[in-house]
Amino acid sequence: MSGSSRLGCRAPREPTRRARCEDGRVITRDDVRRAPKVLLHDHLDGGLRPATVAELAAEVGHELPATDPEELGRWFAEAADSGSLVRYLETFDHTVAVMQNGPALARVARECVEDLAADGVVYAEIRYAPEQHVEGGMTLDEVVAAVQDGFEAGMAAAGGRIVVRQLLTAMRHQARSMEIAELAVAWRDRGVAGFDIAGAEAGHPPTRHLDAFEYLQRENSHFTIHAGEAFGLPSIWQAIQWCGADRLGHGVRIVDDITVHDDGSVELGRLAAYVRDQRIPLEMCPASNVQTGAAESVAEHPIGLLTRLRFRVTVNTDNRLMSGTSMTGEMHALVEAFGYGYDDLQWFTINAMKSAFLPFDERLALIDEVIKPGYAALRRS
Ligand SMILES: O=c1[nH]cnc2c1ncn2[C@H]1C[C@H](O)[C@@H](CO)O1
Ligand SMILES: [Zn+2]
Repeated sequence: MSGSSRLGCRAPREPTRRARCEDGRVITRDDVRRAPKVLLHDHLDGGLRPATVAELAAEVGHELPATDPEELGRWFAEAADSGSLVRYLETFDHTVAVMQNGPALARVARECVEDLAADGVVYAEIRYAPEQHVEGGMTLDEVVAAVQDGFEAGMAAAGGRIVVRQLLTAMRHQARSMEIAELAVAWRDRGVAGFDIAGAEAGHPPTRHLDAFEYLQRENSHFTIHAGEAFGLPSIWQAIQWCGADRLGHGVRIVDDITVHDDGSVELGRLAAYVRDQRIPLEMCPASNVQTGAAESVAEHPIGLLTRLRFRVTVNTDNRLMSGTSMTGEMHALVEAFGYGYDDLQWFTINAMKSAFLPFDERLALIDEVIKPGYAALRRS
């Protein structure tokens, strides 16, 4: 099409504004840390503290590429920075290897909550694949129970400053999705808020797991699907129109269905229009996308365009260890790249809270009693 560009996975650079709050003060990283934040897409096995990986590895005799925590943290970030999702995923061999017994899982889960609370996260849904944690002899039920124990200990220690729920993931190249979906339903009133599929996307379409998604729909249950990260529109289309996903994990490649004309006007294809019209939440993870090659840089990440077009954009970490990131880091990077202010950060946060797999009244209470007053206090400070 002459005079216009179909976007592919790179969106045109959005005009940059200076990162200032409404009164003209520059928003600092510490301001972002103090802002209430909501996290919908974060992997338990992608967020361990490097020191914990080293200690747990020593306990079970697992060999690591480095034992010094700082060096190990650098190793994860560098190894994950490969430009390929498949190679990015190889780094999880080391974290999954040290999460094969109840105390280790509970410790990792508790530390996850502590780290998120310290970062100003007020609500989080944390996902992991129970089927990857049974090599030490635990049952799937015992795995979920150990993680729940850790989450509850972390929430108690944080004195009510954070609410955390589990999402149970099935690996898309394996064949246990129905079992994991049943596990999610069995635990729905005990800390599990929903279901997901993850793993290498190309060659593993979500429709392989249709029976699990149809079961969850019959059970009035919630699920998200990793789609539109390493593979494009067909994956997103299947996730929504065949599988009935409530949200899209990443969904960044929806820009393949958006055309920006030279005069600045924008045209949405039918799928992109559907996603926006239906307010389907996009769990965007900029740092992770830059590492796996789904975006060139944060400044060129399609989140800028999708935000301007008012898709239901949410900001997430994906894997804090592999990406050396945090919710504060992600949001501050967006502030710097796009000049976002408190209004934008609050918008991302309320988008995420509206999209959470938590009952409506609990979502509303967090928006009205925590998020809005938290941003109001920051604006006054
Ligand atoms: O961004 C991702 N895309 C697909 N799969 C992922 C991503 N991040 C982590 N995973 C995989 C590796 C983990 O072992 C698994 C469960 O958390 O999910
Ligand atoms: Zn993910």
